[in-house]
Amino acid sequence: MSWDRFTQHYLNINELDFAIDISRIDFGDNFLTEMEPRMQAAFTAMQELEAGAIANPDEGRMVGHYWLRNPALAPQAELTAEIEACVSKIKKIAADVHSGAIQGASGAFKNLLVIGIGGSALGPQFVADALGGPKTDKVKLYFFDNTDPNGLDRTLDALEGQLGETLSVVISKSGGTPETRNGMLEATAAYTAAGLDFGRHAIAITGEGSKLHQVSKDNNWLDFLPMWDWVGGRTSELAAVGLFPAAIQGLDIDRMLAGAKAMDEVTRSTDTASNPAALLALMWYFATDAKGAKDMVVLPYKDRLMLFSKYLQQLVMESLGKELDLDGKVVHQGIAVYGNKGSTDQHAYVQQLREGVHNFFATFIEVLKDRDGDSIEVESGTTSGDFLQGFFLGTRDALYDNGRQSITITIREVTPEAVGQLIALFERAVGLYASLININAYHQPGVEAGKKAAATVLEIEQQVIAYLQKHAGNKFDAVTIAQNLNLEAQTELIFKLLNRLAANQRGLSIETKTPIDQSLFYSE
Ligand SMILES: O=P(O)(O)OC[C@H]1O[C@](O)(CO)[C@@H](O)[C@@H]1O
Repeated sequence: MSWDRFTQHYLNINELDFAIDISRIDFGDNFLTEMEPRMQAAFTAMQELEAGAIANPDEGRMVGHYWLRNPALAPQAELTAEIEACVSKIKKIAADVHSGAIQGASGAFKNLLVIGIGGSALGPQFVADALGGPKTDKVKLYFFDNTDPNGLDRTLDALEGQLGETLSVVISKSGGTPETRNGMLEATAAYTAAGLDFGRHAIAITGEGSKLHQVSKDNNWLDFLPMWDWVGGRTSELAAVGLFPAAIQGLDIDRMLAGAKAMDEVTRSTDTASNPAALLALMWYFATDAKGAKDMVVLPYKDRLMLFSKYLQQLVMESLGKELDLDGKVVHQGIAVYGNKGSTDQHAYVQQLREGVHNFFATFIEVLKDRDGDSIEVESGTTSGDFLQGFFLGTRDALYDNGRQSITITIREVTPEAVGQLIALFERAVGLYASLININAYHQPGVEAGKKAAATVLEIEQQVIAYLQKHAGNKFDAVTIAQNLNLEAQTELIFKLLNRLAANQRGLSIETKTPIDQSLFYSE
């Protein structure tokens, strides 16, 4: 990379200890100028959104995650007051948990079990891993983020004998997400089996008046924190969803909020050249031909940022992955995101990045500070951190030499401020990019299709179970059951259901296994 191009496209923001380098995306001299009118239109749309416009027309709601870190910006005084009251309440509960003023049945809370999924888990998981550690955590975090029974058991095994000192927080904006509901019921059963009252150990974070809110009231849970309809799940890390687990863990939530607020101020600028979120959005536009033609590989060279790509996967893909644009035209937009951490990934998939199918651009995240304290020399004059940087710079060059482009984001250290900044940066970049490609970043109609289909599966399973119970002592194949239930079109589905019921001894065993479509199931 020539020094001239690098300096031309390297934006250093001193007061944030942050820099972004877009010089290794090969846009030409006119690209930024040509895009400027569209970028200005995106800034205007963002200003309207921040001022409280109904920026999510499908769901008829405002999009206000920027107010969370600067409550004075909220369009109504009541919202400002609600945001501030929520943060104060979080701090008060955290202080009471840490002092032992709020306790479990067996003593002060040592653990926090976070029950949530998607935006109600990914942010808390990322932040807990980025900023926590065994020496500093005041409370240890565990997660139920799925409805996988074995996964739930593994977490419960880790908490065995400790539930009386474990606070649980059930997080669901809608308050009706099945995986989270199941997690709550499984946790309740585990507390009950340990002779404990779940409600005495539980807090809800959800929309006021939701099913979950009602459950928490009916069962006298310890407390409730609000999730507002103007905060989307995937942008809720700096609402109670993320702030509560972080505060309980002992992280400095004021510093996270301050970092996000500072990044918001910088990315609110309508001067494209000095706005890192605008530059990111423009690079996505260029690198993916404005249609997701290339995937985004996120490569932080720091273990603490390993979960950032998972967090970004939802933020970017759920926001941008849309069939229709704002004019109702079929566009099939999106950018696929994956990644893990360097240099670990060099020993996994970087081979393909360097030489294989050219379907990605990389986003490197460089962290300047190696560690607290001194490092030993692993070779004469060389530390482990020198190696890490060597692998980062070497890989970046090796990719670029082979035509693989990249963006580099540099931070000094993984601090609460830096984490807040990164979250705010990508939230804003997603919003601006959505404007550039004319889509609604704030709804997720596609997820609903899968949820509806799952509900149908569960209904058919109930019919199958009822049929088997009625005909206990008989043998069946899937074809016969489907015919008898008038569900011939669902024969494959019924076969899959029978297989799993048999594997879990749900009143069914498999008599013969081949050929598959004629397997016989014995109803016990
Ligand atoms: O917080 P909730 O309402 O339980 O939703 C969890 C996740 O489910 C989704 O709605 C997708 O199904 C995400 O957008 C959201 O983060």
